[in-house]
Amino acid sequence: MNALSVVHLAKAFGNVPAVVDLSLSVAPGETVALLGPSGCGKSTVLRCVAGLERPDAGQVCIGGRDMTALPPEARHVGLVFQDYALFPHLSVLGNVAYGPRMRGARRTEAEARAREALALVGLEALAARRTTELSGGQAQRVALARAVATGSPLLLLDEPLSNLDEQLRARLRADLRDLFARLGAGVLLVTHDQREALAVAARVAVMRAGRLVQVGAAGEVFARPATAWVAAFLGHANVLPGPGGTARLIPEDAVRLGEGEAFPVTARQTTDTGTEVMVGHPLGPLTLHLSPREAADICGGRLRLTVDPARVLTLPDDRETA
Ligand SMILES: Nc1ncnc2c1ncn2[C@@H]1O[C@H](COP(=O)(O)OP(=O)(O)OP(=O)(O)O)[C@@H](O)[C@H]1O
Repeated sequence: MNALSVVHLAKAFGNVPAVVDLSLSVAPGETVALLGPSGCGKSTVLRCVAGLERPDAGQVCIGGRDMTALPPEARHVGLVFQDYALFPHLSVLGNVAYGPRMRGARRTEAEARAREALALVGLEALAARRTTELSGGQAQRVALARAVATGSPLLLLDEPLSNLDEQLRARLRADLRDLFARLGAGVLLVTHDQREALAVAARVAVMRAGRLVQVGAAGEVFARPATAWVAAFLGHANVLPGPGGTARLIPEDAVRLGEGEAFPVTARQTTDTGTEVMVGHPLGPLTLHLSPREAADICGGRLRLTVDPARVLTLPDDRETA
């Protein structure tokens, strides 16, 4: 039985179709990332699942039960939203114990569950602290612990690592993956950050303008994007226009440096990890990230390279539509 099944979900705001005929499921113990650019409808899906928004059509089943008509409090899901409102008048422990208390747990039992959840996010030492005295990263982890402590079979996370600096995000990404692996709950995670999705989720669902455009294993979707738009959105640097409405995706590992013909370097820019260059190639202008050693191979404004044709993917070019 799925932790979550969303079937033919639709939601419009006036004449803005925010979600269009979307179906998606999350198995128990599985983490699925709903990934897409700003405004594509990710949060609306999550809000419909949580019961905070009423869908125009479709069905939301949680743990096998049709919850479409039920209010949020009857759905028993753990929520972590961008604006993870913590109760300022309660301690960290009080915030995390609140969910179990509301579901009828005795105080000692609720606090034991809360301590367990705080230990999972590494904050047991801050149990007595007021939530107004936390850093952004700590507050975010309290919000996570609060969702975990509900013991819900389904966790919904909307950009749980936004508002944090890059270093902390990177650390928490790894923490989240471990945490989810231990929980056994289904997790639906909304993000516009493809690295976050790939790092945390086993499966990703890519959304564009209210619709799912590709669903699959995270590594597989990245290695084999269904269309040029998906490839570019996932951060592939070389998605070049091809003949007859197609595009060519040249993955980084298709390019071998230091061998073959020398092509002209047409632009060059220093980045934090090395050098980014544009190379004039018969397939089109290639953008390449070079290590300092590779950059030293640029000779007379030219760089020797080969492109393995077997690794070049031809995709439908859908970048202009929708
Ligand atoms: N309450 C609302 N009233 C009117 N329009 C809304 C409302 N909520 C969302 N929308 C519109 O619906 C579309 C989808 O919004 P949604 O917040 O679901 O996108 P998102 O992918 O989560 O974006 P972001 O990554 O920026 O949070 C957008 O065009 C948005 O402007």
